[in-house]
Amino acid sequence: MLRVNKLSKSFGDKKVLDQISFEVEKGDIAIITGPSGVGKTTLIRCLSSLETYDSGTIDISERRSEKEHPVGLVFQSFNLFPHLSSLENITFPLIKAKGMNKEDAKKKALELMESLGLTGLEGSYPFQLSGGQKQRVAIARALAMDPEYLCFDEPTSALDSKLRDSVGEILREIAKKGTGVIVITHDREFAEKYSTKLYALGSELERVE
Ligand SMILES: Nc1ncnc2c1ncn2[C@@H]1O[C@H](COP(=O)(O)OP(=O)(O)OP(=O)(O)O)[C@@H](O)[C@H]1O
Repeated sequence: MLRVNKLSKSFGDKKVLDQISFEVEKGDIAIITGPSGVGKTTLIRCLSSLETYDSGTIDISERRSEKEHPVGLVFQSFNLFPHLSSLENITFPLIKAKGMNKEDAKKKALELMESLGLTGLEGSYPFQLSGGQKQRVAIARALAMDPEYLCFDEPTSALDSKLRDSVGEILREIAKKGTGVIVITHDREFAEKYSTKLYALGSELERVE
């Protein structure tokens, strides 16, 4: 379980997160909605160790290992390396950050690409991919790191309704395999359809269902 307890964060005088508490279990799809500027991105950046916080705790019980970053993040703008092919975007962190050998990294990346319907696009560069394809490469890259929990920043913002549902199905597949999924979105309809736990972030975080 990932347990966030009384997490607070300010930027200068501006308090962005004020004693936020919630829990996510592996297999959950926890979706957090809320108006612009309320701190959603800040919250998932704290969860994925990209941002420090001032007080409170983020605990992960039953961790598989003591690796440094058990919580991954799929960025809203995907943050793919523009000079690397799809395949290399996925293998690069495996080789550089995980120390995996090239052959094993390639095997793992190809399996993930196949599971996400990306076969045939191994040699394509980000500028040659559609928004949905870039997103799936970013998801494959994040999943390759075997996160115990995976956060998504506005995963439906650039997509039409058919692709929104395909992202929802991907989230369900990821959760079914035992990864805890945490999503922030403005898309209330998507949130209601795909969440197993739905929250609204305002001055407090409230459980909606
Ligand atoms: N690095 C930073 N330095 C200073 N202020 C920041 C920083 N990052 C975020 N903020 C401020 O914190 C507040 C919350 O930002 P955040 O991006 O977390 O909100 P959000 O709910 O994700 O908004 P949106 O839905 O528009 O993306 C905003 O007022 C923002 O300007």
